[in-house]
Amino acid sequence: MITIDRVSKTKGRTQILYDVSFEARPGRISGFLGPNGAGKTSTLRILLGLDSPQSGTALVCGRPYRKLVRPLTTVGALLDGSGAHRARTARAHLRWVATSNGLPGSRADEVLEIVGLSGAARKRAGRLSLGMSRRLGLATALLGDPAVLVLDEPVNGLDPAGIRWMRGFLRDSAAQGRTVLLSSHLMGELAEIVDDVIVIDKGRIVTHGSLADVTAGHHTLEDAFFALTATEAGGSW
Ligand SMILES: Nc1ncnc2c1ncn2[C@@H]1O[C@H](COP(=O)(O)OP(=O)(O)OP(=O)(O)O)[C@@H](O)[C@H]1O
Repeated sequence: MITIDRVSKTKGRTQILYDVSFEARPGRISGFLGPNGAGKTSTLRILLGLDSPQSGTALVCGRPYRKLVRPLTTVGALLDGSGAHRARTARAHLRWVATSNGLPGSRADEVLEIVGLSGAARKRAGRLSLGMSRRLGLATALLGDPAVLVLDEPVNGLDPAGIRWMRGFLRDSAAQGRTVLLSSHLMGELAEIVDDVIVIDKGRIVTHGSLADVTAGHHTLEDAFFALTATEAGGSW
């Protein structure tokens, strides 16, 4: 469960988040949707304890990230890239993250298997394709078998086969009872994957609900977004 409650954030003199509130629930894929610069990454960084809000709270399973005793066992995150040093092999990276977080090193091969990367276990991270690198990032997020997954733009830049694999992976994760929160500015892609939608624009939540509720009365999620925000089509999407 993810609970964001009235989070506001200022960078320099500019307010970038205004009373952002929403929930992401177990067993569902929640899509955090908004154009470039809307505030998605800033919100996720606060949720993951990488930044602090001026006010409000962001909780994972009822606690702020920084108060989680063993964070990897509660929440797995995929932000930029795989997080691995380029010269390290996929397996060595995973073993290092596992052992430095008090998890068994044997978990490395288990998560490589889960993300279909066993064959690339001995490849150096710097030599992985974008799709493989994304899978390595996911494998890292899964090391602690967390109940919550947070993914920033997980399908960005992936080819159709990679997108298809990611969709299946996220669906399976939710079906296993995980809370899955993913951000995207790709509305068409998101509409194919998510159960619930949270729309953010210019630092404010515009709407939040099931995909069916948010798109009711509109042809597509994209139509719903432009109707809700009155943003000109052809803008920054
Ligand atoms: N360190 C910073 N200093 C100043 N402004 C920042 C900083 N980080 C983000 N911003 C601003 O905050 C706003 C929200 O940015 P954020 O990266 O959260 O948006 P986003 O929805 O994730 O966009 P994108 O889809 O482009 O990644 C933007 O206007 C951005 O320019």
